[in-house]
Amino acid sequence: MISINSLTKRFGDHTAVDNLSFDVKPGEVLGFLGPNGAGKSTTMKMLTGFLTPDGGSASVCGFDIQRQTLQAQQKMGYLPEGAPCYGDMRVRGFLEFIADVRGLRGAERKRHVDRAVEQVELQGVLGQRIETLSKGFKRRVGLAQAILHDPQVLILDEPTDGLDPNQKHHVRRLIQQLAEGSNKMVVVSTHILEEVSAVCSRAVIIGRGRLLADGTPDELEARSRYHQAVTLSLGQAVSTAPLESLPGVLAVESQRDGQLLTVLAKPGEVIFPAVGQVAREQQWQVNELSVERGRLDEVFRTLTSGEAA
Ligand SMILES: Nc1ncnc2c1ncn2[C@@H]1O[C@H](COP(=O)(O)OP(=O)(O)OP(=O)(O)O)[C@@H](O)[C@H]1O
Repeated sequence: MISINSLTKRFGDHTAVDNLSFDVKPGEVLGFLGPNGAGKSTTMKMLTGFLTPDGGSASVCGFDIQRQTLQAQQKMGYLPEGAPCYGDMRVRGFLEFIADVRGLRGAERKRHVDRAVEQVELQGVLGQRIETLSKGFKRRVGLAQAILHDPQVLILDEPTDGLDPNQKHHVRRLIQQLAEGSNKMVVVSTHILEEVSAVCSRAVIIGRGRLLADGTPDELEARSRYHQAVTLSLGQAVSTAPLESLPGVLAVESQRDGQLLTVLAKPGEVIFPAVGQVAREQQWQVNELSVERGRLDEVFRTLTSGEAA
């Protein structure tokens, strides 16, 4: 288990992480979200032992990161933001060096390096110097070093930043596979909200270093004003009055000159059947009728508006 208790970090008079607490349980992939400057990287640096907190504590698999730093770090793989250093090393040499640092020797070292290379598809660039790689490949080298010793806990700071769509998809699948059917824990910071729905079992949203929300993607989507909203794509422009007078309807948003309607539900109301009935009664030509789970981007914006540092 990862346990973060009242973690606090100040830079001068600026409080970057403010009394932050949350846990991550075995098998969970936690999405760690927040606007630029919210304190995500600072939290991850404290959690991995690279930055000393001004207050609070964090532990990983029972090891306190400040008092039992090495034991805690042995349990973790960490992909920091940006690219790996050691730019003049070649990819294979760099990964072998990391394997040495992780205490892997001989056949075991080779097996771990080969597995990581295969998992993030680095076979084509093993002999290349890191500084000559593209941004996406540098990111993949960083990911390979993080997963090299097959750690129980992975801390990934924007792992898909700079990757092309195919690689983004590949890395998301990799993250899911790492957590699936195992007791591993993954914390992944991201700005890409679709990534949260795609890979995370839970999400924590922070702003100005403080916790703003903690829940499953479904729970967070249920906080959206578009939760249970019904969208109608119509063959003609219509009057929205019959929809607005339905008891469970909060509002109707109209686009494309009244041919695309989004009917918002009051909290806790299910309006899909009633909206369908109005469409039939009014004999509207309905091309598409769909219900929304909610919009994570809108929840994120509502929670964090005015929270950017
Ligand atoms: N070494 C430092 N010295 C002074 N201020 C810092 C330092 N590191 C971070 N900060 C400040 O702390 C705040 C949090 O920064 P942090 O990098 O943790 O945010 P973040 O959520 O990771 O942002 P982003 O999404 O842009 O990566 C910012 O205001 C940043 O300027």
